[in-house]
Amino acid sequence: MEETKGANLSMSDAQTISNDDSNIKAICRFRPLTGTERGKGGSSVCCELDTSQNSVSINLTKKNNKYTGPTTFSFDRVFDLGASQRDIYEAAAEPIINSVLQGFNGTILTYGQSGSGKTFTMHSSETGGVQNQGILPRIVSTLFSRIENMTENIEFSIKISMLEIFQDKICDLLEKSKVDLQVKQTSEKGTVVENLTEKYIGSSDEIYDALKIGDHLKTDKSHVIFIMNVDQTNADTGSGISGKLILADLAGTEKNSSKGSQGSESDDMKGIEKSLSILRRVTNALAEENHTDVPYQDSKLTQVLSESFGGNTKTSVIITCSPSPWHELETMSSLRFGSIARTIKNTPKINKLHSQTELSSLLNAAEVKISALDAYITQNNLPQPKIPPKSPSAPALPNHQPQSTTQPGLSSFIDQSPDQEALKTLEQKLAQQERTDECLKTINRLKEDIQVLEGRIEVLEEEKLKVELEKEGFMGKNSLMFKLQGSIDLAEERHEIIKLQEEKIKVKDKEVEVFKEKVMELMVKLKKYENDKAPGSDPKEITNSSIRLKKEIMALRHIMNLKDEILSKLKLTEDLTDEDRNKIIINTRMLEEIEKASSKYTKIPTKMVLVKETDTDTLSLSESEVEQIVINQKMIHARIEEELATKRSMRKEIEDIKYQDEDQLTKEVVQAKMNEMKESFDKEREHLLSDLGNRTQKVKQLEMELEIQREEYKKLEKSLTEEEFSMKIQIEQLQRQVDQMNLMYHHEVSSNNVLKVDVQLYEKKILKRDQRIATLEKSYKTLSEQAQEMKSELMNAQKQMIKLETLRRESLVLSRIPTQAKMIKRIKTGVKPREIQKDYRNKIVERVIGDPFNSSE
Ligand SMILES: Nc1ncnc2c1ncn2[C@@H]1O[C@H](COP(=O)(O)OP(=O)(O)OP(=O)(O)O)[C@@H](O)[C@H]1O
Repeated sequence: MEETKGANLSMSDAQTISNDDSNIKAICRFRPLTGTERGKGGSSVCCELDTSQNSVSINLTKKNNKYTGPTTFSFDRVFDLGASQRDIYEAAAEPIINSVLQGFNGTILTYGQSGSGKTFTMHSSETGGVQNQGILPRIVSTLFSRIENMTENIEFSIKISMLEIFQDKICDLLEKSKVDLQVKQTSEKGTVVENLTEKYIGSSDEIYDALKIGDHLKTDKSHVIFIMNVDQTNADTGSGISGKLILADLAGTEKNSSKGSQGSESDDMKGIEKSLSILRRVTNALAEENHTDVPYQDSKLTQVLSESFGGNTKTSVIITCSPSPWHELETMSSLRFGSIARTIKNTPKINKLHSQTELSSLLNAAEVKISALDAYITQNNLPQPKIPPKSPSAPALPNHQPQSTTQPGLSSFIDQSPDQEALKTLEQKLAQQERTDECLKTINRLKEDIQVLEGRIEVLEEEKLKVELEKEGFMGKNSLMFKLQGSIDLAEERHEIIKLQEEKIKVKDKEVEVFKEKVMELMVKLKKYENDKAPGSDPKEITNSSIRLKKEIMALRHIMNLKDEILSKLKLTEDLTDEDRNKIIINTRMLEEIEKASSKYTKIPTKMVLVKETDTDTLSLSESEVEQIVINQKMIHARIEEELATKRSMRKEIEDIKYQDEDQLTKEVVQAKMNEMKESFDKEREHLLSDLGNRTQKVKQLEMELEIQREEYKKLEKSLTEEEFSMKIQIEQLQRQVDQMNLMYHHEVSSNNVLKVDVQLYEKKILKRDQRIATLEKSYKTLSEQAQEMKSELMNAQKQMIKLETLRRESLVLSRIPTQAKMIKRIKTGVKPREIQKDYRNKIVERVIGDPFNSSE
């Protein structure tokens, strides 16, 4: 019966209802037939969809022939089996998320039997590809793309919650330990689920992570509700808007009996059916024109959705249906629910968030009102009434006008008329005074609240200042760090230059080593020459050798000077290694020894043995030097010959002296002397001759070797073609380039290392900065939460002020009511009006002056 009535109602009303913007929108969606449904009934369907007229006609089968003829339901949009997820989103969800971003509350709800596609429509995630995404993921991506395109001065704060209603108990899906939560109505936030977890989110991924949508998808035994609060604040003005979005995926609507369930399952189904039936009752009640009692409180589902049906929300209801004739009854029921829901008018309004300046101006206005109210109360503080004894000749209640222009006192009423009407007026006045007292109390309380709030605002301002100061300090530290980094870079550059110069020193060291070896050889030679010194040496040769040695010493000294110069330039002495220092000391000593030796050498007597170069030296001597050696050798030869001739002439002279001066010198002494001299000369001559023979041989050998070397070199040069020759030059050039490249490479490697260190340093800096930002963001979040709380408290205060103002106005109106004004009668069932009046009058008088009527009666 009920269903027939409902069906008729929607059929007739559907054509006439003008569905304006505040009405709930109802969208109907049919899914394709499933395999099982095809198996049961082929491709036959129970409905006729008219997508152009947005209506659905359902023709029940004969089995249920109490429903005669087709029944037609109208919707805001009807989607056939081929409708895409995008179509549904654009029709049902996009206008809602747009409204939420404009500061309205919005609700999207899916309603239908199990398996009709509620979850598919609402939650379906990316698993089936982007085109299969349901409403929730599409809303999330729309929201974040809108946020991206917003102007920079708009700040968003997004909070989400998710709950499940199972067997009329609310469970928190973000914190599963929270079960059986209660719903509360608040003046500032509307319907609120107490203690429900709210999670702040900053990206779409965070939403998916928080909800783990795949895990929390509902079963067909529970209702799942997703709540998202989107707050927007204009950073320039501080004012903003706040929108709440509710996505409700309800449990399947099939009746207990149709499932054939048992035991606890049956209880679950009963729970679901009960909550859905209360939802239907709520919609039915709201659909009536002058509805009074809406049973929101009868279930948790309707409590949570109380604002979505008939409240401050823009709501879209999506009716999901199966086209199969096997589900025609459930489909019919769902269609009916949708068509009734769309007749409900909601009262959506933008939820404004006031800025601090707005709030303080509101506070100022409130304070002005409070002081005006104070003044009014002081001005109208009525004197305690004194009721005189009842006079029997008291006149009937006149059309009394107060004498004074001020508010009439109670005594004047009582004096003039002790009858019922006067008593009622008295009662009125007393009530007014009570209200005034209460007003005063509330005002005081509000004043205290305002003071507390002002204190908190000050604390917040201080904290804000602290954060600003910290930020400035942080910026200062940053610039200091950049300066330090600059000096570190400079130091590193210097270090690099020092390294390069050290390398140069090492190269020079090697050169010194080579020279040192040469010097050692020369010293050996010098010592040998000293030992071999003998008459007949060639002074010219000695001078030549000395000059050569001096040249080498000069070169060595020059190198040493260079090295000293570099060292002094770099002031690196303290940075040198011990090895380097030892080398320098050894080289200096060597130089000194060479100098000593050279000075000695220059002092060698002119008659010294001929200098011949050693074979190793010869190999490294130039051609001119070799020729010089040969000439020298010849000269030495000639000198030796000269020496021998001198000796012969000396012998001749001695023999002459022997014959001429026999008397002066004894023959024996002369003979001895002669023999002695002869022996020594002979020995010396033999020694010189053998040495000369050796040296001549060596020179010859060396000459031969030199000749061989020369020939080989010439051969080699001759064997080179022009190309090879140019290649040789090129190779030499390339070798030089490679050396340069090597140097550059080393330079690059070292600068790369410096860069790596830089990168690490900057990474550390970024990490520290990120941490700092996170801390600042955290404190900003806390501050904004506190600000939000304060705002809501201020809103509350404001509302209370408005209430007070209303009360004040009421009291003002009441105080001006003339004595003959008609009073509204309250009728108590089971008590006569007269008795009530008497009884009530007694009570009032008792409260004012004791019980004066008792004595008179
Ligand atoms: N419009 C559609 N197009 C294609 N497949 C669909 C459509 N609607 C639903 N389905 C498929 O039908 C099956 C049941 O859908 P779904 O689970 O969404 O139903 P439900 O109404 O949410 O059921 P429950 O009462 O269990 O919550 C799923 O496999 C889903 O993919």
